[in-house]
Amino acid sequence: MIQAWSVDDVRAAEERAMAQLPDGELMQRAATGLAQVVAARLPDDTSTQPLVVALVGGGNNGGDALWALAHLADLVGEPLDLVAVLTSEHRHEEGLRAARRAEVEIVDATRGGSKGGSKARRRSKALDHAVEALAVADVVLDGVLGIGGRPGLPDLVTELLEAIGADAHVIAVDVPSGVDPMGEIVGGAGVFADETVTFGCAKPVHVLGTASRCGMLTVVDIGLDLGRDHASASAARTAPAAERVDHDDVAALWPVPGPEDDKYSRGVVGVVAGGEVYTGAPLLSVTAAVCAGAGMVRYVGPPGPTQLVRAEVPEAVHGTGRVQAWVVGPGLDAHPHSWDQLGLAQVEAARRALDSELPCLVDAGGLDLLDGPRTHAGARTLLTPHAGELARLLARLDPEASGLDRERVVVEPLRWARRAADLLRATVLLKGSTTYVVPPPASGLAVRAQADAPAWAGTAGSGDVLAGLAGTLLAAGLDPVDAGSLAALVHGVAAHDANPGGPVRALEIAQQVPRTVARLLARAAEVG
Ligand SMILES: NC(=O)C1=CN([C@@H]2O[C@H](COP(=O)(O)OP(=O)(O)OC[C@H]3O[C@@H](n4cnc5c(N)ncnc54)[C@H](O)[C@@H]3O)[C@@H](O)[C@H]2O)[C@@H](O)CC1
Ligand SMILES: Nc1ncnc2c1ncn2[C@@H]1O[C@H](COP(=O)(O)OP(=O)(O)O)[C@@H](O)[C@H]1O
Ligand SMILES: [K+]
Repeated sequence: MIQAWSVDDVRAAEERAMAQLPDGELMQRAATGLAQVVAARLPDDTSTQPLVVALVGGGNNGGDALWALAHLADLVGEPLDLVAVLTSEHRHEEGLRAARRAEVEIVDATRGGSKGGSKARRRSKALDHAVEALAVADVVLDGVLGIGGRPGLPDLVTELLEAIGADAHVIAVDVPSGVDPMGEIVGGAGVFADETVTFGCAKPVHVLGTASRCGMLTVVDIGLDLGRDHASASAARTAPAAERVDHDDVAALWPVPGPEDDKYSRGVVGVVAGGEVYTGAPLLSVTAAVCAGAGMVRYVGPPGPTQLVRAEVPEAVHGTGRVQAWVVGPGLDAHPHSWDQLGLAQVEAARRALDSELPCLVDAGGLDLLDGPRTHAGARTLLTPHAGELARLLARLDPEASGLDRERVVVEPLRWARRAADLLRATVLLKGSTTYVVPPPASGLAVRAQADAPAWAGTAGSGDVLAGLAGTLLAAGLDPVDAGSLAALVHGVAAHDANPGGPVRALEIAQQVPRTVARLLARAAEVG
């Protein structure tokens, strides 16, 4: 599990550490670790002298970059060209002195030029020089903003970023500048890094939807006590703000049956999905549930899709009966015509599932049946909307979200998923290239974010597969956060495994699940 701590928790941990250490020691640890990574990324070709350019902001992030350049000069035996481009009128004076001592070239990009916006700026010689260096740099260090950064960048920095050559290896110091360190706001101006070197622990930006901006992540140990018990003024044990389940967690979480198990003890999942119009969704959800290893799958639906499921998934049984969890809603028409008896009966079956005390996964049309929290307080509930469905749900139920649209959910996915989780007292799994699993805020549990699927997985019916997969895990007794994040991981990996590097149809994702689960379980045996 990758765990990330909030900026406030990191700052508190830094203070605790600094109280025990000589002045400047933490930054030295950070900068030394950073310099080692940079040294490892220098080109092997020794015919030309490698050029490392650091963009240096006015805070401690800039300090890290300056000290890293200074250490790099010592660390690498070969001659190097080292350039620090200052992007702020504030300076980390100690870092600057160290860089000067190490004969790093200092270019003050803020100097000269006329006042006014960027277009009116008369480019100073220093700025021109910085732009030229960035165009040919082997490695560019982004030390503009760290965890003190707010989303967005000054024009000068944007201009400098645009000058970075296509072949440069861009290393973000701690976080990619311009990107929200808390990972709440996705998109917007900012650095796209090939890799990020962070200090002490991962931050939310590294695991949430902003993770794609960070590239490969290296955590340099600087001796922070996050996640460990510590005796201090703020004695409470800190909890991570965000988590990501990875391949090595599958074995610990996946419900592997033992010799004492039978189909009932493994969990029966009931699927109330589809209708006479949408017949594909039930087939996909039921197939996925069977392939995920449900003890048994019951399908509830009208004759059309029932016939299809009978023909294609002989393992499924039909009609209502005892189950351990329900999947409600894939392909369900929540508002059938008053003359559509079969449609009305299907909505009735869905409502009965929602009114039960059993765990429920609620997807697609099932979401349209929710008017508030489920009647049985404490009944485990996992809602699985995509961004458009979440917008529609909140616009309907939350007066403060009236007019909410898909685009706003995409920019602030966590904010809106949290809101729905709070309003409906349910865990919200928000689907997309990053899938968020957001427990009700009152639970105090960390948000999870998974980004395991290739973009090929974004195909019609793929969500119906995820519903069957996650529903099976709920029926096996997993809580909604584990069921949702594990299902998202396995769904994504199965989409890759089914056809690495190429298109995949939803049914194939479902059919790949047995082998993907076996592979991930075997991997744990190898690692263990
Ligand atoms: N505190 C410590 O002991 C350590 C700090 N470290 C480094 O220090 C960094 C945090 O340093 P700081 O707290 O100085 O913060 P930053 O270096 O992130 O700089 C914040 C400054 O930039 C300004 N700013 C924020 N967003 C802006 C924007 N969008 N446009 C323009 N200006 C903006 C702020 O007003 C503030 O003055 C960490 O990310 C890490 O790199 C590391 O050296 C490890 C040890
Ligand atoms: N760009 C993407 N990259 C990776 N996975 C994606 C991407 N877009 C969508 N997905 C995944 O594909 C599935 C789509 O689900 P959904 O939107 O409900 O489709 P449907 O209703 O057609 O089944 C989700 O699991 C989602 O996380
Ligand atoms: K940075």
